[in-house]
Amino acid sequence: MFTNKLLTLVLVVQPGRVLLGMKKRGFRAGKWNGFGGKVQPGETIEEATRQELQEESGLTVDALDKIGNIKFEFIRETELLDAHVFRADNYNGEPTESDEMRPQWFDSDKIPFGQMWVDNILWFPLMLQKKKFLGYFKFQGHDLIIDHKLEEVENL
Ligand SMILES: CSc1nc2ncnc(N)c2[nH]1
Repeated sequence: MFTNKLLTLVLVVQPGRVLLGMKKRGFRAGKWNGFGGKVQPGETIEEATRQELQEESGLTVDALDKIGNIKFEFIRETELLDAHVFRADNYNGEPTESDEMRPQWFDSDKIPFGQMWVDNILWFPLMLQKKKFLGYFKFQGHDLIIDHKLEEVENL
């Protein structure tokens, strides 16, 4: 029996570069990732996405493009992570370090995949090409994908 944990994830993209954050503490610290977190009861996924982005990076965005949904399963764990992935091509404010995250711009051809969750290298190219996708990744531990599906879709 799985429980489903709704997560948000947003990648702020500018021509030739992507804003990532180094998670400094707490849930899944020590990796570069997009900005995001849990969806609280009574919050829409989009509200939670905006809230987490602002808290973690200091940025607000006008348009959020929904580009993906990825489900993560970890063997011997009963919690499925259900990540709703967004892309933002415009933002307001300046990236600001928070207690949670240290933001940094990376050239799109120099994404630090070695310090990210190993699934990112598989779906980042779709995100960078603005392609919509559905993903499923089954992990053994935190570094080994033992099964996965990734498909481009027309609509989410
Ligand atoms: C937002 S927290 C998070 N956990 C993850 N596990 C596996 N792959 C990811 N991309 C993950 N992100």
